[in-house]
Amino acid sequence: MPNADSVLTVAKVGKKFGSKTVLEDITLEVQPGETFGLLGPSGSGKTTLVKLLSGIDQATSGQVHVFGKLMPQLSLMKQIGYMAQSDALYTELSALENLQFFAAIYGLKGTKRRQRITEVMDIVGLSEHLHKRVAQYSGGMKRRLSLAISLLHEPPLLILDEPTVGIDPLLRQSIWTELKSLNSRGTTIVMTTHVMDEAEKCNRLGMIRDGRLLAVDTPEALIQSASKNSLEEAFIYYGGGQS
Ligand SMILES: Nc1ncnc2c1ncn2[C@@H]1O[C@H](COP(=O)(O)OP(=O)(O)OP(=O)(O)O)[C@@H](O)[C@H]1O
Repeated sequence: MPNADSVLTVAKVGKKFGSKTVLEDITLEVQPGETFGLLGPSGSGKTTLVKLLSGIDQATSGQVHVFGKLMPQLSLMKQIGYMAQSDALYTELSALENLQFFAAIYGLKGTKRRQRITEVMDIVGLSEHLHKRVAQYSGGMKRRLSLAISLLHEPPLLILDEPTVGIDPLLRQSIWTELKSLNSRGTTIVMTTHVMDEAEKCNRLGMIRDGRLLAVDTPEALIQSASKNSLEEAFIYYGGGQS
């Protein structure tokens, strides 16, 4: 049974693609209001894991529960904001039309819809580009629009796959300010990242290598238990040869 206090409970989860094992024996809990980071080398399984957490894909073995419900679960869609690594946007439409489309899926209507669209575009610094076609957006702008869409319906759980890749440092800082503010108001955040200063902002981190969760702890405790001086060194220790 999932822990009633947890937002997310992952129990002995495995994932195979054909005969290839990509995740093995992952057990993890995320508590309400946490910012939880998944850190690991390229190809270690982070994206695969967050897809299982958001219900986009299904585990081969074990169970994922979100808000006490077994995933995947369509009824939880309104409670999860998911930002994928590759942008799922309609490039022939304007940003506004994209936002209106996703708002409709989440059941946002009328004034509330207009208000949320204004708010999320402000958060990601794209207010001036609301009417531009997404085909004319840069890569970073598309990432920001994807983030805005994941925030539209004010979900209590945000699952973000490398949310700030391709976003300049200044805007990244303002997005983090917003994420921390959402977090302080109770939003639980799970994200994958390669960026060390972002990982340090997480309350806890899970270190993944070759589809296995090697360690889960606060950034400080991970640095200490690897007997290193920085998170970067600890990451190399957990992600590489452990020497
Ligand atoms: N649909 C799929 N079919 C077969 N193999 C897959 C599939 N999706 C992912 N994989 C494999 O699973 C492994 C883990 O991939 P995943 O994208 O989860 O890693 P990641 O840690 O997110 O990497 P990155 O940091 O580069 O995004 C890789 O070896 C990848 O090739």
